[in-house]
Amino acid sequence: MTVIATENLTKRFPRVTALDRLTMRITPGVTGLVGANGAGKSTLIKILLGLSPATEGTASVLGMDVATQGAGIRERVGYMPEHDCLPPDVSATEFVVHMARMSGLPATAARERTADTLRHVGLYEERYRPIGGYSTGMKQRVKLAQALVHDPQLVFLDEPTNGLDPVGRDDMLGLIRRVHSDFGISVLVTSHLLGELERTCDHVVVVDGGKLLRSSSTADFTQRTTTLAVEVTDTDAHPDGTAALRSALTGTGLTVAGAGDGLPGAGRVLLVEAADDTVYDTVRDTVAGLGLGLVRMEQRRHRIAEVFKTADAAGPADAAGPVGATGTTEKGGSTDAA
Ligand SMILES: Nc1ncnc2c1ncn2[C@@H]1O[C@H](COP(=O)(O)OP(=O)(O)OP(=O)(O)O)[C@@H](O)[C@H]1O
Repeated sequence: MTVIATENLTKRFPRVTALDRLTMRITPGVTGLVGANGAGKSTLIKILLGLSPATEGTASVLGMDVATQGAGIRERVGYMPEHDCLPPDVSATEFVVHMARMSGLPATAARERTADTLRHVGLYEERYRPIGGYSTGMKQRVKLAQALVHDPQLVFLDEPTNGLDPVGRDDMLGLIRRVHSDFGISVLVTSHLLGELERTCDHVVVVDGGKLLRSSSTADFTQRTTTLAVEVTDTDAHPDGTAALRSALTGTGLTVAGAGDGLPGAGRVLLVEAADDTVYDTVRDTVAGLGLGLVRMEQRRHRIAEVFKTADAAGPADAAGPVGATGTTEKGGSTDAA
């Protein structure tokens, strides 16, 4: 069964192509849509909701055409927008009841569903207080609740972990999983953090500059993407230990790249593709053979920009080629080592 399908979906704004011939198919479950800021995630969601017309191409959601059946789609799909859009002066209960009524629920059902949904997302007594006094985590929960209150078949969650601290983020990711496991609702969740989507999603779709880089099951994604970050010392015999190791490892047939992420010392880090466990031994033996000191050897989480670079090098957007990443980056932030 297909939940979302797009075919050559394109959206051009006067100065930028936000989506560029995107073709993909999403099945039931929790699907992550990952891409750097500006990759086209929010634009895609707006088209899928029938709120913004595509320039070219077609898309369907739950079998309905986005161009002609937008209202039908919005009846059966919940949407949690990225930005803070909550009225500060009303309580979570008042707001979510209002949203439930807007979705067509009768007054009593709207109140009952609101109570159940707010409890499900972890808001209890505070649901009677004005939203303006809520923490970011509580506001995100209200936004999630209003997306779920009309019992949709599918929800679009746009950057639901934005602004949350690590604990809040984990809680939100747990909630998202339960939306599917407890209620059978399919989820399309966007993030610029590949790592968190890997943990939460059955399937991950990667977009960059409006193009599809990769669409595959999470297991498949992570299996192919283990990379070792290796750093060594220099010696008298090898004044540039990094270069010596790189050439020796390449000589053994391994794929090696420089980290090149602009961080201090990053030029000394080599990224070695680790297709299987023997690569650890090869690296260790090669370092020892050259007489270099091993500063570190660790599974590496990449900046998402590196994912895109590797994927670009691998070929066409829908190629099943390697996307060299296991990890995550903060918004505009630094490399996150595993
Ligand atoms: N209404 C618009 N008019 C002109 N350009 C737009 C419009 N909406 C989006 N864009 C541009 O389209 C591109 C994709 O934006 P989009 O918001 O879809 O990205 P995103 O992946 O959701 O990123 P973010 O997480 O930062 O919102 C960006 O270059 C953005 O500036």
